Amino acid sequence: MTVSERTEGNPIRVGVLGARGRMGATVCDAVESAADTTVAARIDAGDALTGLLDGGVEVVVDFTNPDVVLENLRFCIDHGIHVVVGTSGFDDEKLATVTAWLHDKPSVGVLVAPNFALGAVLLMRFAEMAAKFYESVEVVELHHPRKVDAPSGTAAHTARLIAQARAEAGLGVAPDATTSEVAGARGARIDDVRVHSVRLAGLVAHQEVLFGAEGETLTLRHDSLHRESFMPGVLLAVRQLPTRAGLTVGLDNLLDL
Ligand SMILES: NC(=O)C1=CN([C@@H]2O[C@H](COP(=O)(O)OP(=O)(O)OC[C@H]3O[C@@H](n4cnc5c(N)ncnc54)[C@H](OP(=O)(O)O)[C@@H]3O)[C@@H](O)[C@H]2O)C=CC1
Ligand SMILES: O=C(O)C1=N[C@H](C(=O)O)C[C@H](O)C1
Repeated sequence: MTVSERTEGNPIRVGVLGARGRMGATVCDAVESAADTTVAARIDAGDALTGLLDGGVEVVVDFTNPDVVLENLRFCIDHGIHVVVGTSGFDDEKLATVTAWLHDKPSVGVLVAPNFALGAVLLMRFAEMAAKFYESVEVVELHHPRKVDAPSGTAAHTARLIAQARAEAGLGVAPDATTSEVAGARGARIDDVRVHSVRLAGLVAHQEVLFGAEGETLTLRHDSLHRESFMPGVLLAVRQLPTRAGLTVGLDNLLDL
């Protein structure tokens, strides 16, 4: 069943990719708990994507890994299924690929959201606002040690937003006199913004953005203390995608910010 055929009032039929993973399992519980959504397919590594078709899935939620997410997106778009993507690792090149695929399927909606937690979305917006006022800025992301990618997608996205705001304000590279460095000590550079990754047992998902100017600093910090923090954002996206065609990047576009 495609969305155009869906009956108003029936729960939205959701397929979860990565259903046995940390996020996927939490999404299954959240979707089943909501009155207006139902899990129609649970797919994990090794399962055929055709299970989505068998289950009559209208909206897919993908929390898998950066190596497989594009393949999943291709299948869904080709079959007219909307996709909420939480999986990290999206850069401009991957987004351009998705845009090209959507060109042939103009009624399909795809949302790629680096972070579904409200506070993380607000932090990114606040960081973008503050960026032009400070000569120095660095991003620190802190996560559980089972995370496979570094830096986090959220940190990479935040760094790009900050870099764009700095460029628009005519700011150059932040001051840094380092001439001797143990590799990695100054973090990764994303669009000339330094990003540092911490992996620590006990953590879930956390980020700080540190700004500095003469005589003052500003620190923005967000903490996801458990994975339920992402669920209101995921459900909001599931509900909105059936009427939101094309590619949307960032949950902020679905909020009244
Ligand atoms: N946007 C956001 O708000 C958030 C994004 N994330 C991102 O979501 C992703 C998943 O995170 P997390 O749940 O912690 O990771 P997990 O490793 O716990 O879960 C990923 C799951 O996907 C499975 N998988 C692998 N390949 C496929 C495939 N081709 N089809 C279906 N399932 C597959 C994995 O199986 P197997 O283990 O056997 O490989 C695993 O069960 C990461 O990229 C993470 O950064 C996480 C939290 C919030
Ligand atoms: O792997 C995680 O856990 C998270 N991944 C996302 C990212 O890479 O930004 C979102 C959040 O930080 C949790």
